[in-house]
Amino acid sequence: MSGYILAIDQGTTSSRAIVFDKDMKVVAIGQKEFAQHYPASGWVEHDPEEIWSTVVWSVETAIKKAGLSAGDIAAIGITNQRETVVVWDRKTGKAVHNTIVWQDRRTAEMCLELKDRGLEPIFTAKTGLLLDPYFSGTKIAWILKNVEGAAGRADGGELLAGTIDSFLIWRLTGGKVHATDATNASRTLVYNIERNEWDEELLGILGIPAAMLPQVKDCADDFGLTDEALFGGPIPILGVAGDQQAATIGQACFEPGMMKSTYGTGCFALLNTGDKLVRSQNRLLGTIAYRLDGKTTYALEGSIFIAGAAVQWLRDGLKVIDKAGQSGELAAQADETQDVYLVPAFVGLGAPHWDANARGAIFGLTRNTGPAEFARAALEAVAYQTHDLLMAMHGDWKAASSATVLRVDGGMVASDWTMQRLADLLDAPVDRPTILETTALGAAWLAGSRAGVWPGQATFAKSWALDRRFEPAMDSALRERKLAGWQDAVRRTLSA
Ligand SMILES: Nc1ncnc2c1ncn2[C@@H]1O[C@H](COP(=O)(O)OP(=O)(O)O)[C@@H](O)[C@H]1O
Ligand SMILES: O=P(O)(O)OC[C@H](O)CO
Repeated sequence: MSGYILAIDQGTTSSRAIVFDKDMKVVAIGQKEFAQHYPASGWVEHDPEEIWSTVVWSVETAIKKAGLSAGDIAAIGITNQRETVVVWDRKTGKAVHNTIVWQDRRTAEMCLELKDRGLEPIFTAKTGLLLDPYFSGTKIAWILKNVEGAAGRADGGELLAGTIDSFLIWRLTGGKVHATDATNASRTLVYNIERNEWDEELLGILGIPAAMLPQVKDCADDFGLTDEALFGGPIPILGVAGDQQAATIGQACFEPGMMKSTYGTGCFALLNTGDKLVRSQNRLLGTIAYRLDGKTTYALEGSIFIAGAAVQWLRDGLKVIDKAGQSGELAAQADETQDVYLVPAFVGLGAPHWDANARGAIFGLTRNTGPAEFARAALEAVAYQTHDLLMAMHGDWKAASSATVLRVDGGMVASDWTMQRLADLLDAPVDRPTILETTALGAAWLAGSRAGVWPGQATFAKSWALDRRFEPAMDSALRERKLAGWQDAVRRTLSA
């Protein structure tokens, strides 16, 4: 037995490993959740050792469940929560601080100072991004500034930095390879996405030594061999992409104008813009969709920080449901005459508002409001925010007309109620594929095609299959009223 591909999907709330066979079918999954740490308001951290141990556990479990051994795995593909940073000691492999997660807002002040110095246009011109605490650069700068001795040790070459993929590659290869891929690099705020290189000027502004950073490779490339001692034999790592880009690949959005939206902890819509970097006029991001054989394909991205996380809040905070899967059922019981809006700015608002200081708010409560209306408001917030992103995208990219079909994936799309509401509020069809593990599939395709086990791009694209299309069915007057109510709620939530 051989020719299996293993995808590691290191997400915000859990680590997953999935074994695929040579026909691209899922054979076995290992998955483990890990703790979220909130040390201060707006701060979010993970323990890097827990990230590492859950990844190793997931890989071992998936291989064991599949009845395989390391020698049967032709290649590993890695995909990961993006922007989240780790700074670690080159000798010991130990992190000097918890990971600072993409949702973390602690560098809001730092971003404001940089903006006040008039530096945002330089960052945007070179990276396609904005000066928001979301991105990795200011998080690395924060660690260097706030961990005792870190800046000096970084200057002396003792410390390495990177996104989660690079930390995993370092650990998996037994400290032999410090590398990342172009998509992860494109989220750091210090990578020039047109020249495809770390940017000395931006690194200088943030005080990050270039020597700390990983080598940037194509998404399908040679990222080294796993240490033999880990899984009972060496396995080549041949694919890497940030999770939203991996989902774009897994959804086969290879043509300009194709778009996917992933509903996990947050929601991220990526529109393929081909070999052209589109400069957004609507505060969307320009980013790298993938880089294959040295050729860069770009995307326009809309990033929403809270999607499924609002469902977790219903479950863990409000305790109105026991399981995420109950949210749609509860929302369906809500009273349609109550206009209750939740603006889930728990960690500020992302695109197109980029308001790091906004915090969540609820509007329209009456004495009749109960759990069902809260559940509906949480799920509808995801649809409203997607609507705002698509409006912004339409402004930047005329081809993204209402004719464009949205391909969706992520944990939330299991909810039929939410997907129907999404189609209703977008007034556009929503396509859910048969394979919902599109993020892992994208990473597996990068590794599998590089290993020569899986087909090339065109054949892979043809294998995409529809599970269900959700057609819009909401009365247009109701839709308009609801959208106007949402816009009003957002306006009242913004911090300035
Ligand atoms: N049936 C469901 N209905 C609504 N939300 C769901 C459902 N199942 C899972 N979720 C939400 O989806 C998210 C998990 O999705 P996943 O794609 O695994 O996220 P991540 O990669 O960010 O960890 C959780 O926030 C969870 O609350
Ligand atoms: O872990 P996810 O799936 O919520 O994805 C997180 C994103 O990569 C953040 O940019």
